[in-house]
Amino acid sequence: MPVLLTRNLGVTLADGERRFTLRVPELALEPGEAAGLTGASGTGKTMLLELLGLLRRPEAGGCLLVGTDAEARDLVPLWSARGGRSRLAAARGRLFGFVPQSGGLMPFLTVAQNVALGQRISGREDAARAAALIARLGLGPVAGLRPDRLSIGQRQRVSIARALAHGPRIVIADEPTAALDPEAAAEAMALLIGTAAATGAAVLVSSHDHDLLDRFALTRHRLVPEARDGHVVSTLRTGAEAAA
Ligand SMILES: Nc1ncnc2c1ncn2[C@@H]1O[C@H](COP(=O)(O)OP(=O)(O)OP(=O)(O)O)[C@@H](O)[C@H]1O
Repeated sequence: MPVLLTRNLGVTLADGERRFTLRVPELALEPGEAAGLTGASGTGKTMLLELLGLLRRPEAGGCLLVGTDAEARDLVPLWSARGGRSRLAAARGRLFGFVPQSGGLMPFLTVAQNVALGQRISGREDAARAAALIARLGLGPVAGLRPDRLSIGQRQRVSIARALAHGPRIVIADEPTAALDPEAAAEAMALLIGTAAATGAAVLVSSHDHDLLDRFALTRHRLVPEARDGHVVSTLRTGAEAAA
């Protein structure tokens, strides 16, 4: 049973002459699955990750089910329900972990404190789990340091540990390897996918690096844009259509 399932999710943005529509006819992520999201610059990869991660409001009419079995529910109606925003924030904190492109770490906290932060925010403090992630990601020797003392690759590993520390169902990573050299990128991707799989979390990772995605044999999803009179409509293609 998928841990995330969408149907007919969409959003349109307009400013002046510009109009951009993102369409997601269908997307499913299974527990432990690693999926890759590709698409040229400006095709809406970040927007899609924000929609799925409950950071951006989709148009009414779509459906976004997150969780498994009894806890799975359509979260789209919460955007317009009374008190819905705080329930969305709670669901976001509990169900999702985020790995941003540049780490997004708190500069005044140590590595260990950064990793524990997601747990604190979601009310799921678990020192043993945090310590295990720090060890697995090779961060033991730098656990007491602040992020500015680390390499970019180390910071990205802290970001991966932080995203997984509270036991999310889904990890959303927006170009997590873009700032890394090829070797560090491959290492970070292996750790992200391997650690998420070990915890049963699904991962959706956007990347421009097709070779890297191929190397890790991720399920592929691709955003394909079409322009009509200045209105760009970008549609998510999955499976064989994504490879075409
Ligand atoms: N207010 C707006 N009105 C119209 N179009 C917008 C608006 N805000 C953003 N856009 C467009 O939305 C599209 C999606 O942007 P997004 O950042 O999600 O793309 P991306 O695929 O992540 O790009 P990149 O790979 O360069 O990071 C872009 O083409 C952008 O120009």
